[in-house]
Amino acid sequence: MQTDTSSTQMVKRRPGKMFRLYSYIKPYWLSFTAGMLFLVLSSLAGLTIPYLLGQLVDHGAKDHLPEAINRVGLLLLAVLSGQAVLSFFRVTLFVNVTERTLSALRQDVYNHLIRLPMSFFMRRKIGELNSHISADISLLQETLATTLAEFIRNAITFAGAFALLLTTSLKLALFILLVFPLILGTGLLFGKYIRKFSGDAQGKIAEANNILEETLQGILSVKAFANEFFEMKRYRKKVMEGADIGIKNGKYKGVLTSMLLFLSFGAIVIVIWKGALLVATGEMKSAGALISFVVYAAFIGGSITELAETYTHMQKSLGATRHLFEILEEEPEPLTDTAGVVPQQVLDGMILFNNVSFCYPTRPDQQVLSGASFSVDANQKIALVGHSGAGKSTIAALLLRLYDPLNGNIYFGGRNIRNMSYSELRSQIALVPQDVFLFAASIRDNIAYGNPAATDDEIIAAARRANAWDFIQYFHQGIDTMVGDRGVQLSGGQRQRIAIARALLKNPRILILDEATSALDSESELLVQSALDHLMQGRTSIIIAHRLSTVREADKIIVIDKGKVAEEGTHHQLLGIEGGIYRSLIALQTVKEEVV
Ligand SMILES: Nc1ncnc2c1ncn2[C@@H]1O[C@H](COP(=O)(O)OP(=O)(O)OP(=O)(O)O)[C@@H](O)[C@H]1O
Repeated sequence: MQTDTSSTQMVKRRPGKMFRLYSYIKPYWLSFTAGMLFLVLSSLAGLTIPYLLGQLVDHGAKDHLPEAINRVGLLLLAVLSGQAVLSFFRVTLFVNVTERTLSALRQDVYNHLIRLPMSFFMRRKIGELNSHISADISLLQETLATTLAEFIRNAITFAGAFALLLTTSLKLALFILLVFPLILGTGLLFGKYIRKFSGDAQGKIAEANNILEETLQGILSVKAFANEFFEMKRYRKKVMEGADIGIKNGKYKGVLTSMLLFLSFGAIVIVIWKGALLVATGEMKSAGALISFVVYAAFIGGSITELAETYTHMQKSLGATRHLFEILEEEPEPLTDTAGVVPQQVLDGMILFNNVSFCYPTRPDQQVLSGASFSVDANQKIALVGHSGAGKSTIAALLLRLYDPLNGNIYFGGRNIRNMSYSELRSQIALVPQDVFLFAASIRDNIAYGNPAATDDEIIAAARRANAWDFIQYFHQGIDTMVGDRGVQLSGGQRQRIAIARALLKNPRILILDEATSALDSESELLVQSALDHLMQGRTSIIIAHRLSTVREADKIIVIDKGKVAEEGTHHQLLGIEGGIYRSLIALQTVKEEVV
């Protein structure tokens, strides 16, 4: 139902979107107009060629002096050269405008996309979004640089050639008017079928590409489950489906090509035959006129086909602009480029969660938090515990204002989160996630992500405090070592220590730690734990705890259950609650550890 409404709105807003594309070209209108001028001139120059060819034949036929023939020949050479020069300027000007226009559009789309709220990224598949944007932009690029010009050139050729045909021989022109729509009709009819099939084939290929992308990203899981042959079969099925449709498509293409060849050559034969009759009866003045006529007719035939093709291409491009502008119409988060926060914006570290209710926009009927309340004092160390799926990470997401609560409020030092700017808030909170994401860059760049302005000394100091310096030095290239795609060339514990160094460099007022120590061996765990202890000093820390042994020291443990705060207190206080959740979680963990 929702989709219906939005698509109707989309159709209604379409003219606005075309106008937006125009607004991107506008700064370069002078170059664009000059390009257009060159285009018109070169198209007009092209129109004189058939006439001159006719002249050439007539001079030859009438036994004229070679000088007269050479003069026409030279004139033709001049026209051809003029056309070549004009086309050169036309192409370079259009390419220039296109490149500038599209680089502005590319940047706008990226700048907009990166500021969109998390709810947008929950709705859309990242791979799809990525391929959509690059495909749409290349389509636009081709349209602006080539297709649009080709369309206009063909329109001029068509109109000019037709007007000249009428003046050469009205009878033959009308005859052509009967033959050409037949060719065009056949082309359009088959073209429609072919497009439908190639669309289906592309769909299957896109599905196959999805498998390719997914399995390469999850190559570890594929191998670990020995599912290579399963994936090969899955991929083969989609590829073969695409190929089958392509083969069916090929048959239609074959029929179309042979029919078009037959009809277009047939048309030339018929025109010459009819023209020869007209020359013989003296209704057409010379063989040269017939030659001009035939070439003009060929121009018309060619331009009709090109017009149809370029028109379809431009339609596709309009569709592409629609996708792009739909993204640009999404409401971004109002972010500001924060070089630093002003003193009155510095958080004091106190947090109050007041009766907060929340559900994810993608699952509006599943209440994740329902009236959760708790408070954190400045520089306290708080642990959030609870069953898996209880809503602990959701609380972290709300603290970062990745989403707003549905009901209730969150306060930082008495200020409502809704009245704080995203950038001001996020620049003072650091998140060390469970699944650390590293960029495919050097260790230095990855640590500096916490503060891009940091000096090498500061980066090294952060690495030392995060217990990462030892292993960094162990690498031949030290801090310049590349970490590989998503950081795969580092161990889990090393990745975590890089993330901790990154957070140290950010020097946040509030730290959110999605604990993942369970993935590490005891030695790594010790190193990471001591790095974390450094990190937590002197700031408010919220630990999303998965291993209860690590939260004993917390100032307060908050137990989340069924979207609410079920228990709250220190380790000892909570252990004392008869039949309490924390107590049962501890008991479970102890059993687990004993089994292990
Ligand atoms: N992006 C999302 N969209 C929709 N639902 C989500 C999303 N993220 C989490 N959920 C749902 O919200 C609930 C709370 O998830 P959350 O990640 O906060 O739990 P958690 O307590 O951190 O769990 P764990 O200890 O397993 O990490 C779960 O039922 C989960 O399925």
